[in-house]
Amino acid sequence: MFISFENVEYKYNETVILDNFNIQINKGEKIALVGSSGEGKTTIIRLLLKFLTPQKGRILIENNDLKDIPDEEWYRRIGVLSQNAHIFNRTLRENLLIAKPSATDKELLEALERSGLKKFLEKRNGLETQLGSKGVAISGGERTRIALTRLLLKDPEFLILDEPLEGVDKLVEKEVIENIRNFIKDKTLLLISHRFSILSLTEEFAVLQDGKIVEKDKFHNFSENSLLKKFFKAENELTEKFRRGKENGNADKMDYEVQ
Ligand SMILES: Nc1ncnc2c1ncn2[C@@H]1O[C@H](COP(=O)(O)OP(=O)(O)OP(=O)(O)O)[C@@H](O)[C@H]1O
Repeated sequence: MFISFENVEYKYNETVILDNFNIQINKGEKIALVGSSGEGKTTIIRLLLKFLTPQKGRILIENNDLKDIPDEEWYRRIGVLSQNAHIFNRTLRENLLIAKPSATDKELLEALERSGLKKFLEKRNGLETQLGSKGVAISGGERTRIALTRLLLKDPEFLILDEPLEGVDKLVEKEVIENIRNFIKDKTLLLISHRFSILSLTEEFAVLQDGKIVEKDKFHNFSENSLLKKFFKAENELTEKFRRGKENGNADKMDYEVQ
C-alpha cells in the first residue's frame, strides 16, 4: 500500500467535510476521484500536501504517518498540477528551472513541447520570454501547461492532477493527454477532472459523497444505476445540450445555461 487514509475526519469550523474517510492507493495505481462541487476533493489534496492536518484518523504513506515524513522529503516525492500554479516575474527558463535546477535548455524545450507549448514558444521569445506581471500576459491554459512542464521536469513518484486540461484547447488536448499517459506509466496517480477525455487515463474510479468514498471500482464494473454513471450521463447531457445550442446559433444562451 502506498497511500492510505484511515478514518480521516476533517471539518472547517464546525462543518464536517470528510467523515471517517478511507481510501487506499497502491503503488503505481491510477485512480480518478469523482464528486460534485464542494464534496471535498480539494480538501483531500490539501491534506496530502500537508497544508491541512486530519483532526481525526491518519494518512499513511507506506506505513509511515504523513505528519512524520519531513516536508523536504515529501515535497520531492509528490507533484501537483493545479490551475493556480504560481508564475514568477522571471523568464520562462527561470520559471521552469525551479522544478529541476540542473535541466539543460534541450530538456526544457522537450518538456515544453510535450506539454503542448510549442506554438507558445514560437509566438513568444522562447525560453527568454518574460512571464509574470512584469512580462507577457499568459492565458489560463498556458499557465496550466507551464505547470505541467514543471511536473514533467520534476518527475515525482506520486502525482496529483487537478483538472489538468483546464484551459487546454481541443487542438492540443489529445496530444497533451497522450504525453501525460506516457509520463504517468510507472507513477501513482490521483486524478480529479470533469473531462471525459482525460478520465481515460485511469481504470479505477472512486466517487466521493457526503464525506466518504461511496463507490470504488474499475469503470466496467459500475452498474448503470451507479452514481458514477449518473454523473457521467449528466455531464454528457450538458455537453450535448451545449453542442446543439451552438448548432442552433444559441451558443451564448447555452454557454450561460451550461455554467
Ligand atoms: N477554508 C475554508 N473554510 C471554510 N469552508 C471551506 C474552506 N475551504 C473549503 N470549504 C468548504 O468545504 C467544502 C469542500 O470544499 P472543497 O474545495 O474541498 O470541495 P471540492 O470538491 O474541491 O469542490 P470543487 O469541485 O468545486 O472544486 C465546500 O463546501 C467549501 O465551501
